[in-house]
Amino acid sequence: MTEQILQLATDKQGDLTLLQMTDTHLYSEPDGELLGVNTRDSFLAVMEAVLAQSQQYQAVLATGDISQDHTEASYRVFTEQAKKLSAPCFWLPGNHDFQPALQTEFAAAGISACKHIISEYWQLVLLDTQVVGVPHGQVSEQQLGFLKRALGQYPDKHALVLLHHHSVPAGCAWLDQHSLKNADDLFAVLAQHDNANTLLCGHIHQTMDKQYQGVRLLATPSTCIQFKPNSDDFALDQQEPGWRYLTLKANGEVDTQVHRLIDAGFVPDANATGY
Ligand SMILES: Nc1ncnc2c1ncn2[C@@H]1O[C@@H]2COP(=O)(O)O[C@H]2[C@H]1O
Ligand SMILES: [Fe+2]
Repeated sequence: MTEQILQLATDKQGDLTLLQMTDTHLYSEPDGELLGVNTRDSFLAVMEAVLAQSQQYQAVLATGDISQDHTEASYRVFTEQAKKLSAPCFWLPGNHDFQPALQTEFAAAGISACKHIISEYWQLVLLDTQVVGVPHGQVSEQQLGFLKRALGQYPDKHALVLLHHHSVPAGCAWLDQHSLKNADDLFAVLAQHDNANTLLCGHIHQTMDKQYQGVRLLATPSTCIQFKPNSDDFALDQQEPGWRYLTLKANGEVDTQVHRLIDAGFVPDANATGY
């Protein structure tokens, strides 16, 4: 099987710059709320902040849980906003996504379904780790094969591998039961390819930046509610919605920053016990 490969130009410095927005949890209804936060309003506020920034990005990455209610209309909320961004958008599914509706709406908006993107010094591989109907993730044999082929095909390019689920414990027991179940299989593939040095995910609604088996693991706040770090029981954080910029440098280094809204008031119900 041959997968589609899309090519992106670098900027003048030879860098590939990216914007990641994750876990938007959108509803078809304008008043849809997740634990006291209107997810459409928080996403629109993030979009407004991004559009007001002068930051450059050559691709936008949506790393799953785009919808909370499985409707085509909820995905349309995302695509209507993505049109305003100055770069092409790419996506992968999260545990909450309903891929038939996601694919229909994103294709209708002209958003590529391509999962393998190459640039002069880097390649991006977007994995589907969804196990339909449950919150945890799994990399299928088919997806592992795709990753192996991609890494083997371009051994001279550094690789950023994207997936929804976190592959090592985040430090929240309630959330860590919903991680990537066969992370060892993923790390075994990465270990065979020394060009694969960074994993980028969503799902944990908090920032992560740690090293594991020679791989840098990054996770990014949601554009809606935030989970409280280092809490064994379900707990929400009072931090504001966020997003991430990445600069993939020719030498393999990744410069990255998380941004958050400031005093925007998207604070969830402190007494919520789950959803
Ligand atoms: N109280 C809870 N205990 C365990 N899991 C939960 C709880 N509340 C929600 N979840 C699940 O944990 C998931 C973590 O992030 P998601 O947005 O993928 O969706 C969440 C739910 O599926
Ligand atoms: Fe998730």
